[in-house]
Amino acid sequence: MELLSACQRGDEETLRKLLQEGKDPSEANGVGQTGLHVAALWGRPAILDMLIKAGANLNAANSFSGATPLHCAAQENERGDGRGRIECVLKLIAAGADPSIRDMRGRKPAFYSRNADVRAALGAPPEPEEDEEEDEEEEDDEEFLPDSEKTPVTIVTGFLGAGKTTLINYILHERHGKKIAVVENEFGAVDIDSSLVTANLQAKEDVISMDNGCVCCTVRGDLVKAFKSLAERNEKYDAVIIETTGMADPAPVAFTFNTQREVGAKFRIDAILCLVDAKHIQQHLDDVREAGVINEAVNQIAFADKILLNKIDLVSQEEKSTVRRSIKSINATAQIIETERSRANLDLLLGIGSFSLESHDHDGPTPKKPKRSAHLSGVSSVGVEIDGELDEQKFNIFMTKLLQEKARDLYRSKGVLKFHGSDDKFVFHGVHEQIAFGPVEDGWNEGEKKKVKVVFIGRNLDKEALHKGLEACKV
Ligand SMILES: Nc1nc2c(ncn2[C@@H]2O[C@H](COP(=O)(O)OP(=O)(O)OP(=O)(O)O)[C@@H](O)[C@H]2O)c(=O)[nH]1
Repeated sequence: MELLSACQRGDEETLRKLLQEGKDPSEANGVGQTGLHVAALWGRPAILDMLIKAGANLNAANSFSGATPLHCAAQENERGDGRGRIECVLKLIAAGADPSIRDMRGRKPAFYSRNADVRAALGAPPEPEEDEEEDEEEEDDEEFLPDSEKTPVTIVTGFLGAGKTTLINYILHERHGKKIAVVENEFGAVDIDSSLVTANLQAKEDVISMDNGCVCCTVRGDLVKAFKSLAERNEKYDAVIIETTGMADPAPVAFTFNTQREVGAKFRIDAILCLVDAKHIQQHLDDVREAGVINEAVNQIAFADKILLNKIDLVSQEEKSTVRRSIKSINATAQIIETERSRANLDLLLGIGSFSLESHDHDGPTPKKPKRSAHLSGVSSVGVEIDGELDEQKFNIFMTKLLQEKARDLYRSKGVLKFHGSDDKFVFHGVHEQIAFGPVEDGWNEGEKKKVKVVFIGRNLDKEALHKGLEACKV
């Protein structure tokens, strides 16, 4: 995405060269973000001019939030050049961009601005009308259930033969008093590099996302259909399970919950569960692949929130310990539950809220020091604990840069944050480049030490750089 990067940097020379070479000025990345979106977000009017002249699509909506370049330009935030953004609004309007287009939340560009000049250019009154915001929010509230009322969705992954079908059968046939729907799917053909999601973005939450997005996010049309039909039924499910055979990266599935209004309004990703065959997993983990070829077994463990260490009847105590160590060296934070024939207390597996800011597992284990022994595949966990407070602005810049450089390799990230000037307890959790981030309602527990704890799980992570980078975010 050379064009998008040039737009973000404000690099006119490179952009000119790319356009002369015949690059499409409307070129979009995997989440539909175009050069105009990026130039508008970063307040780069000169870049915007060049793209407009080259005939870029003025009203392109991204697939992440439905935002057009005008939505991006109208946004008020700390990033880039604020004056430049205002100029971009004026230029877009002069060029014919449509200010009446609504994003996925039903909001027009003017909703995002309190600047009278910007609002005038967008054809809105200088002050937001009393009901402008309320209307929008009511509309939202109507469609988007609160997090706690959404049906939790568990993504079940696991290598061939690990016991996924056995788990599903157990869940469907056992009398556990829960009403559970299962969505079975063959995801073998999913692009393993596709990227991610977060479940529920309420007003108080924020998303840190690369401005030029991820190059390969994919919405699963088949999944959208399945969830629409579930939503249309007059049944209230306690949980939905998606079985994802052969898939190394659950990101495209999770992505669907974030970008598809019909799905995300009523359902939320609860957790990623990985079935592991205790007898055979080690050989799969140690299976050396050519450079660039993904080891699915390693990836599945890296993405998981919980691991069902199954077929425990087939291994000795010693073998079990070896496997547990291997799993921990890849993913230090996922809880391991030992099972036989995939039988486990469902309360431990479903509705655990690993992706929810409301019920985040705040005190999950955080590896205190960077682990020295990364797995052969280069996939490992890095935990960072910091005494002290972070500067929110510095942290945002650090994360934005990290995600721009490492989104593909950063599978999961989770953390508890303490910012200077706020007594709130912030949590974040993410898959690849998209991160849900916000304060938790119940705040810090009594007696809990208010410190920063962050875990990154991914490939070839630079532990020292992560430590230093986060340390540098301290006030
Ligand atoms: N000994 C033993 N066998 C098990 C256990 N759990 C599952 N199995 C057997 O392992 C085999 C594979 O289990 P499945 O549930 O079909 O595995 P799967 O993950 O759905 O396999 P795919 O659909 O091929 O990916 C079956 O023959 C199961 O009966 C267990 O805990 N112990």
